[in-house]
Amino acid sequence: MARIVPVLDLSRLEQGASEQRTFLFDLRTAARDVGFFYLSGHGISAAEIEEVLDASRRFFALAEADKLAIEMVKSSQFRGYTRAGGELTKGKADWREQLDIGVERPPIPQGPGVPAWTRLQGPNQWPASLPELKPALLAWQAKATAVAIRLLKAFALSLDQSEDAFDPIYRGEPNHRMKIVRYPGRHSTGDDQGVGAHKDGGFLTLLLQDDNKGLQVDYDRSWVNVDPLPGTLVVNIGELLELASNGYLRATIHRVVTPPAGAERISIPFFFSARLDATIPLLALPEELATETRGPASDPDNPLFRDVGTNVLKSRLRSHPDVARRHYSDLLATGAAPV
Ligand SMILES: O=C(O)CCC(=O)C(=O)O
Ligand SMILES: [Fe+2]
Repeated sequence: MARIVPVLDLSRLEQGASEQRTFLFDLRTAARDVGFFYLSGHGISAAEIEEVLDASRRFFALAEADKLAIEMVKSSQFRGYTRAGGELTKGKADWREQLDIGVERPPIPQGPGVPAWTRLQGPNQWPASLPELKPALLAWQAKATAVAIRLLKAFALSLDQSEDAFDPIYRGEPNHRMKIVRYPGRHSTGDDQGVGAHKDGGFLTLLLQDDNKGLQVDYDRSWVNVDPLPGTLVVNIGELLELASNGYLRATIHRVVTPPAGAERISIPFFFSARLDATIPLLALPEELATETRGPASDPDNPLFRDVGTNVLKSRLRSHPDVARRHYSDLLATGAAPV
């Protein structure tokens, strides 16, 4: 039986016109059918992969006090450490500890008429006792950004758009976010929800997983395992790309099941998104694709906005109520928060 989640080799893009054409077809098919695929041929070496996984393991091995010194609740930009059980998906605790890192930029001065999402821009929090973590994660950000941009150009071509159709939404100030995540084994959690069922909010997610299982995607209403394949990244479509393609491409629901007792799992999701000041365009698809669009799957509990900053702020406030209470109580009190 063919794999449900296929493996695509990005280097086929550079192997001549005919290979490129079949690659784009395979890419579009995978992103439309299951919304998840493994990516090989991305140019990131096994040594670079090991290096960022190692740095992440060293972070989680730090004393709890060192990690709590950079707790996310101290950051109005939702950056920093969250202990296991501290993040919610659909109101229920996720059993994973994680460090959230965004783009390193200065905060935007606040004042009347400045939109609330501008508060999301600002610095990261880095652990004082592990100085090598910052260069390791910033290097990973740069590599993942380059792969994500190559993929986005390929997606544009595969939808019969010009290769730079998506440039305006990331050019100059690409916006992305990453996490390093550790899922503890079952004996130390209260539940088997590593992370609850959800869709990703950005354009594309590039996920690096270590060699422990746990990731599952919803395919035809059953859970399909996306077990680790060494050397690959797992790519999935986010809600913004689903929105731009009017539902032609699928932002698939996925979750992580807690590893068995005694095991732990490390993963590094990289969420490539759009500039916070961007508005998501609706692509004009050629007739044969347009007739196959499904419209973005709308969740009445979670309306999607074409304004990127508003979308991002909404999902951050939902996921991290402690940060919302500490730093955004003015918005929550006036009902101005888009939650
Ligand atoms: O850890 C993983 O494998 C996936 C994590 C995930 O889906 C997320 O953080 O959005
Ligand atoms: Fe996800």
